[in-house]
Amino acid sequence: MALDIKICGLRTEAAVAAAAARGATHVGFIHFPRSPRHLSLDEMAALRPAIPAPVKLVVVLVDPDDALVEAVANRVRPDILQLHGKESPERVAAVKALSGLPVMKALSVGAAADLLAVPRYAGAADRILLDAKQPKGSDLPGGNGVAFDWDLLAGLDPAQPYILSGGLNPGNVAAVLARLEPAGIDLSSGVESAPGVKDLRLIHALFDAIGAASPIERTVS
Ligand SMILES: O=C(O)c1ccccc1N[C@@H]1O[C@H](COP(=O)(O)O)[C@@H](O)[C@H]1O
Repeated sequence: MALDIKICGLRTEAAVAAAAARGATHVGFIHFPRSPRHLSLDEMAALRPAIPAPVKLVVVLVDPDDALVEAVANRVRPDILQLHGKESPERVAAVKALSGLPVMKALSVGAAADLLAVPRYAGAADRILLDAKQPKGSDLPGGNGVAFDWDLLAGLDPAQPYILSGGLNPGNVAAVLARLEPAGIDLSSGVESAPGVKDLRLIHALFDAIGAASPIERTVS
């Protein structure tokens, strides 16, 4: 099965081009003013033409209201919305209906019990993304470069596809792919030289590591 690879928090044409050229299937733009990766709607719309087909654009929102969902859908025209806040399954379904877009719902994992939420969201969301919990002292619900205990995934229904996120980087991605079978991986701070600053060498190192990985047979599309 092909592995989806999403590089998130991109802010420049050069970073979009590098990620796309090396095999990213998805690129992510963050709209969350507290994030060092935040882009305004105008900035996202301006960067959108730099994304070559068939790479998909994911816009990340945190507990957006209806007006923001509509504005992003109409002005930025993403392929997918990622909800990275405390949205309920009902709110996920409402955002999907309002935007007319597929929705990826991020769920935070810190203990086995957190995975009990997955079946409740799986009916409403098109994709489930599993990320670490927000660390104490952090102002951000994601993009903290922190991994959760991947052993907890043993408690997940093996038939449930998930995107793995949180603390992935060029140094650990091969170990992840040797051990787990996510439908995709998603990373942001692991390919940055400073918060919000993507490092093209780290993007290349990431794809080199993915290409060199793989006891579990995979295709990087
Ligand atoms: O990256 C951010 O600033 C961010 C802000 C608000 C919500 C989500 C955010 N990022 C998401 O966090 C995960 C993992 O990030 P990391 O690789 O651990 O740095 C990823 O899904 C991003 O989309």
